[in-house]
Amino acid sequence: MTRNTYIDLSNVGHYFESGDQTIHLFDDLNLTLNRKEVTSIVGSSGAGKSSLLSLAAGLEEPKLGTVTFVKDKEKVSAEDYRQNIGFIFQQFHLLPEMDALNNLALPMRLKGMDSAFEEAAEWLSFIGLSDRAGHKPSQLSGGEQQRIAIARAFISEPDYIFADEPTGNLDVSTAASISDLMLDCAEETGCGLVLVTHSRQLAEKASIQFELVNNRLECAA
Ligand SMILES: Nc1ncnc2c1ncn2[C@@H]1O[C@H](COP(=O)(O)OP(=O)(O)OP(=O)(O)O)[C@@H](O)[C@H]1O
Repeated sequence: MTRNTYIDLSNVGHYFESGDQTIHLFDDLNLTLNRKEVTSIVGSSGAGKSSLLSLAAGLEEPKLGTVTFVKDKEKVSAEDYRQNIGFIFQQFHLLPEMDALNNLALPMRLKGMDSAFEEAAEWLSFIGLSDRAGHKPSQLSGGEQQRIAIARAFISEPDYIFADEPTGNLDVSTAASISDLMLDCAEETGCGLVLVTHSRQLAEKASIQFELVNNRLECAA
């Protein structure tokens, strides 16, 4: 594979100091996330999955080792790289005062795009929620809110999307359709997708699977 755009974690070690306690997460961790790949990371609660996501997304710096961001073969800073990254969270995080269409259009409006509402309407149709365009999050089910949150993450065509427990608040059948939607969107757009999850069903849909166990990242498939 030609590696033009990727995130490389090399010999990464991370811990938190809280009072006289040290919370040791992992050491000597090596991981390369290539764009256009779907990667899953499972691990027990507290293993450090969300922390690893923050490091890979450049939101935090590791205590040891390096995280390198490469776009089109050029090394870029974490700050610049963050412009190319989207997030999906367990709690959806839609803006409660805005309807579905406005929630979806917002990232593009912030970028000053004239076609923001047109594209938002197209995405609403793609996720099967055109008839809910005028509904606020409180008028939508959890699954519907997460479909919108997924579309909102993909709509600005980032290089990577980091999804932290994206199906954690959903029942089994909604979780399955949400998982399929994320994977379809990733395939359609060529966006790299990094999933942190407790769900083995979701994790197993990824082409590259890891487990964070005993402070190390191990191949899970
Ligand atoms: N800013 C922080 N300061 C101190 N400790 C932290 C901080 N962030 C996380 N931790 C601790 O680091 C450990 C790993 O947390 P993290 O959220 O990364 O785990 P996780 O594997 O995602 O867990 P879960 O599956 O329960 O969400 C936990 O013990 C947590 O309390």
